Amino acid sequence: MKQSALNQSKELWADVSVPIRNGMVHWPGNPEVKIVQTQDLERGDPATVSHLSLGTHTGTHVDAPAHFIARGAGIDRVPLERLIGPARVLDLGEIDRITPAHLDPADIRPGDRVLFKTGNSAHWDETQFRSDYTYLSFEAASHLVERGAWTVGIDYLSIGGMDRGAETHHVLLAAGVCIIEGLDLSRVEQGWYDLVCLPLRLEGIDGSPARVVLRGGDRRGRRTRRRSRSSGDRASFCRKEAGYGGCEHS
Ligand SMILES: Nc1ccccc1C(=O)C[C@H](N)C(=O)O
Repeated sequence: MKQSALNQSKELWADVSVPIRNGMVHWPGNPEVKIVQTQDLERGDPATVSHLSLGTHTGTHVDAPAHFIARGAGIDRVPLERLIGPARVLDLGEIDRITPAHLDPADIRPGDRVLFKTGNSAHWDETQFRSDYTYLSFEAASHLVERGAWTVGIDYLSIGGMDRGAETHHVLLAAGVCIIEGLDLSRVEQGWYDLVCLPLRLEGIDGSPARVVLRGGDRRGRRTRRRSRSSGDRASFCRKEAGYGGCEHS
């Protein structure tokens, strides 16, 4: 009885996106979230409707190539198969930055979707921006590109650091590696999951907030991963054209 309850809970989807609300933390210089009710049942309006204003890199979001590459692809052209499928959460704990040495034991393979859980995930209740967040070093980003990773996720507002962050973004986006930022992985353990990440279909735009959910289970992830390995060839095809030029998905 206990065992079946455990198995059942592995089938549930965990929401690893952060709530979007007024006053939430945002990247310095980016727009803050403003949500205002323009119609309100309480005031006698026929329905409640809100005006929403926010930056494209608010909370949990996906970066498009256009974020760091001039004339790069917009978020509407990021192939959905990068954002939906088996993914692994790697728990790296409290470290300053992710280096190639952290990635070596992970044995990254072509087509992998890797989400980094770090000490960052413990700080989502804070409203002040933290500049000392854990990030992916340029060298580690290059390692992921060399290994043919499809997707990389991180649990704070940037994949790169405050100083060389642009380089980290550039090496990933130019190779067609998809970047998910602002994940809250505090309630998720290291392991294999099914990932669903859906940014809005904003035409030609540099990024978009996304709802990101994970469904757990080691066995499930490994099984699906083996089956999907053959699509690695398609990954390298897509990567030939920076910004997914060679990849039709709709
Ligand atoms: N590291 C940087 C350095 C320079 C300019 C922007 C960044 C960003 O990380 C942008 C933003 N946080 C993003 O969503 O990608």
